[in-house]
Amino acid sequence: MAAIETEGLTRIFGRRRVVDAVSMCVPDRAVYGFLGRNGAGKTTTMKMLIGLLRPTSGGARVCGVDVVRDRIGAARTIGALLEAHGFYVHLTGRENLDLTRRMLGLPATEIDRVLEVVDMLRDGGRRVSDYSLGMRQRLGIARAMLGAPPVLMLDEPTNGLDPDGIADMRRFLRALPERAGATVLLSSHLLGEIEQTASHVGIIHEGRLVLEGELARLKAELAPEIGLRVDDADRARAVLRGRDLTLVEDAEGLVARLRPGDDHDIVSAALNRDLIEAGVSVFAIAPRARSLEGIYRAASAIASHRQETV
Ligand SMILES: Nc1ncnc2c1ncn2[C@@H]1O[C@H](COP(=O)(O)OP(=O)(O)OP(=O)(O)O)[C@@H](O)[C@H]1O
Repeated sequence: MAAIETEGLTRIFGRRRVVDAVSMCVPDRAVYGFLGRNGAGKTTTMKMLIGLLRPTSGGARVCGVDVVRDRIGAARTIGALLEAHGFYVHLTGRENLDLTRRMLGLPATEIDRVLEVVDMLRDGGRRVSDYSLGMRQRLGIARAMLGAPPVLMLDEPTNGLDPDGIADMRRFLRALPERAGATVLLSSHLLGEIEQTASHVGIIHEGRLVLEGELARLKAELAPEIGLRVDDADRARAVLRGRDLTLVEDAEGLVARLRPGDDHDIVSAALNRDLIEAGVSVFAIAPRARSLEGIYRAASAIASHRQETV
């Protein structure tokens, strides 16, 4: 069973479809990167999943529980870290966790358990006002884990962290499904972030889910690219016109986009030969790493095009 499944999930504010017929599937024990620009509809989707907002239409199940029919039951399966922490900074981390623990009626042993998962057993006795932002984030995740909910929902968990804090958080998040025995839904507007942490990705663009799948598979399906640095880009373009590829130019030089399934070694050798025979000097020619950036650009471009033509 999928940890989260939505079907045609829609939320309209005024006349705007902020979340528009989203059908997503988050597999059990995945780190699912929910990716989209600011305002794309991530938070609104997550609020519907935890029962803070009612869908206008469509529905969702979290661990098999219907969020419309059983809002409280569904919310119980999710531990959430939303943007505002709401910690009492004059209290210790442990005391803050204890407030929530009592509210949920959980045994005292829960505190040590969650502090251990976030590697903060030693810091639990310090006041939250002395914590770094990264520690506060981890304390927030610890709080979300109280009662061991099978799904953790984290809204932009690296927001505001410094580069070291971000690297730590990424390592921590990658290991989280195993450490906490949970599925992790992680929202972000940063591609690099998702690329380095998630096993699965869903891209939301203007309220619509434009792409979803296992990250490794999506990358493998992406058309291979070859980067080229030459002395005369115009001439190189002329030489390579007529070949079955798309040529674009970016800050690093020319990029030849091949068809999915093309072997870039074979194509690189052929391009190199053609260019040299035509008198173009080739300074560098090499396959480019396939990145989520490429998937994201392609998916957003297709979605925008679709909207324009509707
Ligand atoms: N209660 C509301 N009433 C009207 N509009 C809303 C409401 N909540 C959100 N919106 C609008 O819906 C759009 C999507 O917001 P949402 O917070 O879901 O986006 P997001 O992808 O999470 O972006 P961010 O990363 O900025 O939080 C925004 O344009 C926002 O202004």
